[in-house]
Amino acid sequence: MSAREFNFDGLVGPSHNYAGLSFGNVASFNNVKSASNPKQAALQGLAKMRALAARGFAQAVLPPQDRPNFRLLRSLGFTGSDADVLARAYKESPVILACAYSASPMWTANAATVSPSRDTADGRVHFTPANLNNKLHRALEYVQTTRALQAIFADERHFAVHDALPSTPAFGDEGAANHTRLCAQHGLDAVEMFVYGRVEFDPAAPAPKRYPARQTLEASQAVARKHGLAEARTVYVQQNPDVIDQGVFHNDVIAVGNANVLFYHEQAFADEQGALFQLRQAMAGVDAELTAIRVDTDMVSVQDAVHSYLFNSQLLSKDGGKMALVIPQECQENAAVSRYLEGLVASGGPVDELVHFDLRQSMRNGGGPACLRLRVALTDAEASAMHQGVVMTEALYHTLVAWVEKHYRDKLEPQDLADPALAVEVHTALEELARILGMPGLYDL
Ligand SMILES: N=C(N)NCCC[C@H](NC(=O)CCC(=O)O)C(=O)O
Repeated sequence: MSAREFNFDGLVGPSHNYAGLSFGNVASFNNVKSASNPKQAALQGLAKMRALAARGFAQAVLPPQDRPNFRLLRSLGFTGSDADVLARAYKESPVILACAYSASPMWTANAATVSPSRDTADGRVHFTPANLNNKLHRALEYVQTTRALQAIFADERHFAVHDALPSTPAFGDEGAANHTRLCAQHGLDAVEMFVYGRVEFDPAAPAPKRYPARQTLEASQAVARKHGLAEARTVYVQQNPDVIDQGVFHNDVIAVGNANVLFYHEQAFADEQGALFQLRQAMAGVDAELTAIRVDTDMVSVQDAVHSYLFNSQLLSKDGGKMALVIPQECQENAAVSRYLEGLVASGGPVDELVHFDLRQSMRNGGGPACLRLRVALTDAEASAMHQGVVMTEALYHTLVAWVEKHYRDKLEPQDLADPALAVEVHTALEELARILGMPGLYDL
């Protein structure tokens, strides 16, 4: 059966700010406490969605989450009226207030792991929202993510939205950022590759020393079990702990796959040859042949990859069989990376086009084009069964741009999070958004 890959991009929320909350993510740390521009951030994301939809790629949007997270603040002992809660949190722990205000759900590659119906035992599309338990500001995202996915993929004949895994370090789960589906084409049998950073129950397994490994093997295995994936078509690969220590906090910062192509850095995996061998063997079982595009360290260093986000790109299949690589403009500003990319498109290989976007607002928090999207491959029947209000059209684009222009600030500094007016503005904006998207119960406001 034919299927199309929808990209669900996160709509950047009105409280987008730089709080330095992600230890191990160098951009987040380097830009801590600088002023953000939520309006520009949302418009940059929408421009990407619009341009890709206009090119004929299936594009949809996932809504931002309710912020500040008063439930979190109150559960940590900040009491009184909403204004009291904000004032006390700002005074006693501005970092906790920043966590409650984070717009991090914009990076929907971390929203969930998705297995298309072709891969699962019961023939439904399966979703497991990621618990993101490595970071406080992300650890409660799954609550609203689950709610949004259940609203969009409500039809249980086609979709299964699971609970997140237990929120404990043994099951650290960061979703699709560490998951790639390889196949001859979407809609055909595929191999699902899970990339993990450490093994909880094997203390002898290699692990990073400086920065945390956010994804465990045990979490990946649990997701595969819940989704009913066939063992022969599931591959687990360990990320190279040394690159985690250089700022590669998710696999999608150092590798991206699409159809039968895996585009990756030489140092991405703990055992490169072993990983390729496993993939080739599993893919032979689904009549697909792996095309591995390996980028050598002497062409692009790990540091250049982390700063330019070369691999945090979207690799999109075009009609006619070639692929476009959707990159952040930082790739063109990096001499080694832009030289490499020129050679890549001239090589006659699968990638024959570069599409670049200015996503600077998101990039400054460590989120490139691939972080901003969740891939959901759907058959035509499944695509018509999902909620249609989130599908990106020219009309929705213009409505959302007007909504952003009306509600978003163009500057947020750390002290602005203490302003009780901001919380009211965000709530007003989200109430209107739920109406725009036709999802009345989306927020519990
Ligand atoms: N690679 C993928 N798929 N996603 C990128 C996520 C970036 C996110 N940054 C942040 O959460 C920074 C927030 C701050 O510091 O204010 C993170 O580290 O989890």
